Amino acid sequence: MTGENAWQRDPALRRALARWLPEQRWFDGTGRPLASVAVLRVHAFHRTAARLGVLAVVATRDVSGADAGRCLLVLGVGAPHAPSPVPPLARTRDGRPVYGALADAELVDALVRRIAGHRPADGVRYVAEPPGVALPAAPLTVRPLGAEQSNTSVVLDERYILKIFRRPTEGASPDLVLHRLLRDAGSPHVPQLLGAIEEEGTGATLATLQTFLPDAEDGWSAALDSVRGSLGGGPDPAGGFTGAARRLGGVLADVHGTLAAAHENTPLGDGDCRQLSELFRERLSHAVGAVPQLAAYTDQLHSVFTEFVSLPGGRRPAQLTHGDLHLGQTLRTPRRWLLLDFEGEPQAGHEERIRLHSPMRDVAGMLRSFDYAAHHGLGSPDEDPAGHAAAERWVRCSQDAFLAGYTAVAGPRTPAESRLLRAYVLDKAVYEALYETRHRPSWAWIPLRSLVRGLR
Ligand SMILES: Nc1ncnc2c1ncn2[C@@H]1O[C@H](COP(=O)(O)OP(=O)(O)O)[C@@H](O)[C@H]1O
Ligand SMILES: O=P(O)(O)O[C@H]1O[C@H](CO)[C@@H](O[C@H]2O[C@H](CO)[C@@H](O)[C@H](O)[C@H]2O)[C@H](O)[C@H]1O
Repeated sequence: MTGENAWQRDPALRRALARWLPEQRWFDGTGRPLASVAVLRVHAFHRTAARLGVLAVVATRDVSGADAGRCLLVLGVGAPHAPSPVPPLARTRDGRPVYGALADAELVDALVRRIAGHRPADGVRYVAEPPGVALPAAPLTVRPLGAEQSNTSVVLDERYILKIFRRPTEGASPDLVLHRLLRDAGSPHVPQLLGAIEEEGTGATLATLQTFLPDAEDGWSAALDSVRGSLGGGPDPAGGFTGAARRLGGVLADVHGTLAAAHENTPLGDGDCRQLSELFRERLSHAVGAVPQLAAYTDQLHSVFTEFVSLPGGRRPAQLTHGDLHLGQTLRTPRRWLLLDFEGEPQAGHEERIRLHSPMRDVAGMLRSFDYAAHHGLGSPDEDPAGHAAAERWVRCSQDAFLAGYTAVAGPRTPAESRLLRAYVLDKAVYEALYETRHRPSWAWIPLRSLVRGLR
């Protein structure tokens, strides 16, 4: 690995990184300051007289000394090759600027060229897949995606998208594993996976390359348009979204079918049900620490989180799932829906992300997301009762249509699955209450309000 020691021994560079990282939305979104950054590994991928490109894995600590996680940086050193100025985030000891390399077309192109050529470098594998896939040979235009994300993506020639995994973990990311599985099974419901960047030794996924769908809008924006349309009245309370929601339900059921077949079903027997119940309760007690409003509901939530364990019907399939499904993880083109980002919850550890679950988990994620889409633009129910009533109608119509589309493909839910679905919906609302309290406190009322309603 290149220059590792020089970077590790450079305290000014590490201090500059500690100042810069909290400003990055993908870092943790809270802006809390860092006390220190340790450079763990540096992998060079491009070297010319003018500039160096590196992938660097760093470990961070916050001001209380607690571990604030590891993250992946893509850095350029030297003069950036970019149309507009790229401000340096630090300088090396010999005064050369260090900058975010995703703004540098030559360096992004160098990463893609390594993938296309299967050219490993400095402890990293660059893989084009499936075998024989044709990737562009000419230099690419590069555009940052600009979405509010947990990771960072750049669009290449409006045809490809390179996603940098900001929080690499030991072992392959579930996003890469599930994309491979769905592609190899011929699923039409995900963008085509074309390549990956993987760290040798740890096996961590550092990046993926996929086809970019230029005619797609994300499902969240599509739902918001429909909500706006429906608030003005009209015959369809779901503002024309009913058909789309039904089709989305069918797509999710089809993806679940493919994942279940590709990864042999593991029965979630009674013992595992107990573990799942424990998991729900642990997640709740973790959230109560940061969201004190949850304390008043813990007894009722505990009942919901245990009642499915003893239900007759015994075995419910546990399988690979999306793990963090919401409208922002879907793409809608004029012809179809696609699902994205199979990474699981960004705040969960690797073990939790690869855990098998009932497919009801993803169904619950979408039901919650319809509720978000309808309510996030509203004021309080007292200020705007008509708006809230219209929002409720939109949610009901969209949720019913989505469930009908799911059931039409997957078959009807058993009573046990219905109970499990309720538990997953409330667990998701607990997760969201914690997520919003940390990231977007002005949205925390949305999951809290529906949690209270869901317990009635
Ligand atoms: N293949 C694609 N085609 C078009 N847009 C995409 C594609 N992949 C991702 N996007 C857009 O990028 C956003 C973030 O992608 P995602 O994989 O969910 O990253 P993150 O893990 O950072 O949330 C999506 O919400 C979507 O708008
Ligand atoms: O997309 P990510 O993998 O970063 O997921 C995280 O952020 C999401 C929000 O940005 C969050 O989703 C929540 O907000 C959505 C609206 O923005 C809403 O549709 C979802 O229902 C709600 O959960 C997601 O939970 C979080 O993990």
